[in-house]
Amino acid sequence: MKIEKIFLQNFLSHESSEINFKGSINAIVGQNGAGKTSIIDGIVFSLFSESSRGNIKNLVKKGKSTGIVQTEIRDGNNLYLIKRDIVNSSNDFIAKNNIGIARGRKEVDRKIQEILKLDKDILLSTVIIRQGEIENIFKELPDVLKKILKIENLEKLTSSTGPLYSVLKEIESELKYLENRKIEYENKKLEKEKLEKEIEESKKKLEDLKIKKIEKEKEIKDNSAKFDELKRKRDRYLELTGRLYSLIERKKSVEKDVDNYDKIKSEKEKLEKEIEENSYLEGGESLLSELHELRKSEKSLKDQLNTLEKEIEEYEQNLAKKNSLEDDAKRYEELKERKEKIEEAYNEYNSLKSLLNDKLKRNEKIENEIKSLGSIPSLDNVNKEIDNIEREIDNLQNSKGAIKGRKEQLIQIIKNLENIKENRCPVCGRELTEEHRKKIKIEAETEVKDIEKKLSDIEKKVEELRTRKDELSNLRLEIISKLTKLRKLNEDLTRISQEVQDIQTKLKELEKSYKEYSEIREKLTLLEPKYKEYLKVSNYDEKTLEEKKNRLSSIKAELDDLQKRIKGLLEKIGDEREFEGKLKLYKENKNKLEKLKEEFIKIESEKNELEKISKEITELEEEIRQLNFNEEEFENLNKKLEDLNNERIAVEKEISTIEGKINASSDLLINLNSELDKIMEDLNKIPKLQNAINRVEKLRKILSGSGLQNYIISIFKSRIENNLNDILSMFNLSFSRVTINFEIGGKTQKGKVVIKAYNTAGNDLDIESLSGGERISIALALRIAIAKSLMDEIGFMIMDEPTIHLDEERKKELLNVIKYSMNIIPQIIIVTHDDEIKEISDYIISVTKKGDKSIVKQGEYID
Ligand SMILES: Nc1ncnc2c1ncn2[C@@H]1O[C@H](COP(=O)(O)OP(=O)(O)OP(=O)(O)O)[C@@H](O)[C@H]1O
Repeated sequence: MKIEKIFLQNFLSHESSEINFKGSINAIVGQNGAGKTSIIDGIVFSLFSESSRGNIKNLVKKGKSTGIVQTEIRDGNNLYLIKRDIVNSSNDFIAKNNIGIARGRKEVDRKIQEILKLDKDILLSTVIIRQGEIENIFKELPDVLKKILKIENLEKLTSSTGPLYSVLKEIESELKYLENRKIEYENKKLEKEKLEKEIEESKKKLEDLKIKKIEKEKEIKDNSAKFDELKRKRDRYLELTGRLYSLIERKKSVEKDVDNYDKIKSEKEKLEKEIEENSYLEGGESLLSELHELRKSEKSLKDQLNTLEKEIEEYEQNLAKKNSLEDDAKRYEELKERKEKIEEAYNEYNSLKSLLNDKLKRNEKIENEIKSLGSIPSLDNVNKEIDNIEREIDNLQNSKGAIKGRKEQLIQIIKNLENIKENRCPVCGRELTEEHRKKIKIEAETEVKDIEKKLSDIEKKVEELRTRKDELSNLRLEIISKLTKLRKLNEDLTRISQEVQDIQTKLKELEKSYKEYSEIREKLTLLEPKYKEYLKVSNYDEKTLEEKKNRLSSIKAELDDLQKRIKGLLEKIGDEREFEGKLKLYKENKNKLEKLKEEFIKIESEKNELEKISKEITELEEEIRQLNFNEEEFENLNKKLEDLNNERIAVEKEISTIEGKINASSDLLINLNSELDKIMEDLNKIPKLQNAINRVEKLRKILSGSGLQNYIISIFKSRIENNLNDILSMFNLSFSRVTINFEIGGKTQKGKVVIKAYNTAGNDLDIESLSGGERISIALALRIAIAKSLMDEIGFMIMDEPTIHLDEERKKELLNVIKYSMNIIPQIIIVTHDDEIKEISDYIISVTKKGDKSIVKQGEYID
């Protein structure tokens, strides 16, 4: 097995480093703190998920949240890829030839142990040599050997909780169980004999019952034939007696009818006579209905007559009223016609009247408005005054300009006086003394002040004039507006006065029609009630009245005719009530007679039937007598048969119960037999088990003693010892030989290793007495010696700074050992500072550090 590749991501000082291991000896080189040991830590973490730096989280590169280590290991044709996530253990993963075989930290750990075959402790004590731990092998050797040789398993095998002990316990308890089975066998045997006896008895009883059943069946068969015969007789008997009973009943009813024969006959004849005598009533119903019809018509005619008479009376009254109102109505219509004719003139008169009122009111309003304007000032006077003011302002402005000019002159003189250089007066041209200058300045300044006062007075005056001018301008505008309004009002007044005159002329023309219209309206009001009365009766006329009277005469004639017909009918019927009574009775009698006739015919046929019934009764009675049926005999036989059947059923039940019992017992017997066979089979095992106990106890005794363990270890020990001495012979040490002695220890006692070195003089030295370098040489040789014996299972060795405490001489020797180891160990990975080791390596992996980041360079492959 070899480590082919490791990839470190955010692992300690490595941010992202991929390291390939090639050839036999791989040297990892670099300065202190470059990140060399970190690579070994990566291998250990990926194999055992163990941190060499305390808490597992310390492995994560500072500043990162988690790190990953991915290792590839080859075992023959199989390539294993192990991936570890430092923080998220559930991401751990292992694949074999690219196929995932486990996930999650625990599962991956288990799988790796399975692949490496050796556990972590053995590997860390032998082929993985951490910095400064090379000598640990001396104290770990007993445990390592125990583990390598699986002696621990031997101890476990023989302990009181071990498998051999439990096998023994199992066999003993099996034997105990079989002792109980023996007793069980005897009990079952007794049970079986009892059961066989019971089955025998049941079978005998069954035979007796079967015979009894046959006897019962025979008896049932014999009685059944007899019963069938009696049953037939009984059915016939019941049929005959039934018929006889109904015949007797019929005979009784016929005899009753025949007894009434004479009574019915005389009743019938009496009724026939009575009907004959009243035969005149035949057809009386139609006479009565005709009479009723005529009476209805008579009533209706009388009603019509009454109504018509009233109508005629009323009609005559209304016609008279119409005639009396006719003149007034005519007058009313004429007036109305005239009124409609002059209505237009009347309406025009009214509207002109109201128009005239409106116009007069408007006139009055305008006159008031003119009055409200009052007296208006003269526009010419105001215009003249404005012109005067404007002129005055112009004059004032002119004098203001002249004064302002003088003021500027004076100001210039004052300025010049101040700035003057020569002594010459700028005003008069004379020599300018200081006094003169002062005087001129005072005079000029006084005049400027006067001018300013004058200017201010002028300004004030102009202001007053302007105010007055504005007032006058406003007044002028007011006068103009009033004058305009007055002119308009006067125009309106003239126009409306003309219109009033025109309306008044028109009104005069229309006044006559207006008066006539008013008079007609009054007259119409007086005549209106009469006219309304007239309108109500205006439709009445003489012709209609005549027609009504004619109709009255024809109804009277019709009524007369009807009454004659009624009289004729009454003469035929006589008293109407009496006639109706007789008619009712006549009809009843006829119905009665019909029924009597039917009954009479029936009784006549029954008379013949009576004879036949009597004969039949006699024949039936004879047949019943001859049948000679006895109900009691039938009942007894029936009862007997029922009892016999019940007895048979009881026997059958008993048979099936016993048969069921025999079957169940037989099944039980079969089971018992097979159980007995099984128990017998078990009992046959007893001698074999006793034999086994003896053998297991013997084995346990052999295995539990320290003899075997010592023997196994002694064989292995001599192999290691020989290897060790072979390897040590390559060191130039002053020992002729090194021996190893083991004390295995027990379950509670830890084992001990005693290593002694013999010098050439034959004296032995304890390992503790040797120098540090010598101890390291022996420790390394011992590890290689053990590795040699394990190389079937493991193919690599990792060393972190193995030469660290060795002198030059020893170092050289160690190099020889390492070189020699190449023959034993296919792959050696060494972290070193040693140039000599570099020289013997065939693949150099150099690690440097840039900032806080390890950089790996590789590939100096020495072929
Ligand atoms: N979690 C971490 N993150 C980043 N860097 C770390 C972390 N833990 C340790 N280091 C640094 O990693 C560097 C590498 O340590 P490592 O033991 O691999 O060095 P080395 O090359 O074996 O040195 P030496 O020859 O001295 O043994 C050290 O400088 C150490 O301080």
